[in-house]
Amino acid sequence: MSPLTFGQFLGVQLNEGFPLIWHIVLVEDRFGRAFGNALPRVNDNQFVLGKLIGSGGFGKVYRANMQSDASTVAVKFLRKAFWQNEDARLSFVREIGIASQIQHPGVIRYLGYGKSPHGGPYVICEWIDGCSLRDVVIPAGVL
Ligand SMILES: Nc1ncnc2c1ncn2[C@@H]1O[C@H](COP(=O)(O)OP(=O)(O)OP(=O)(O)O)[C@@H](O)[C@H]1O
Repeated sequence: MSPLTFGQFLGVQLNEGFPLIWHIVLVEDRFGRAFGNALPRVNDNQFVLGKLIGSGGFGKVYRANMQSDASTVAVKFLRKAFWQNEDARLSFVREIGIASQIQHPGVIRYLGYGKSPHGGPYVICEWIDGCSLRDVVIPAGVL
């Protein structure tokens, strides 16, 4: 049997139930390379969480520092409200699976993933010291 891809593996981590694992295998078949590249697993004791930076539809984003080299990263946790929601978990997995394969200076690099002691999945990505698009667009008056 071939090794689990990232999407499959995270599906196992997130769900621990057969139907979702099977669903993700099917999703991978359909989208081909969508989950092709594995990200490393990063345990929560490998970084120190800092302050909450922001939140989006699916998750909350914290600033954090890696224990290994003190580099600053962003850690995005799936909202607790979605832990039991299969569609939300799949969207989270899909977003990470696809985005982690894009290598472009304009796209955030995903560095790893894990599962918090409380059971929620998270993804670690490079820290971007920027501002929101709103801060750029509103002063300029145009998009
Ligand atoms: N890599 C990062 N570096 C620095 N800040 C970040 C990073 N990722 C997210 N943030 C901050 O956290 C906020 C929320 O990010 P998030 O990715 O959850 O937003 P979103 O794309 O609107 O969410 P979703 O995809 O869940 O709808 C962002 O608006 C930004 O301020």
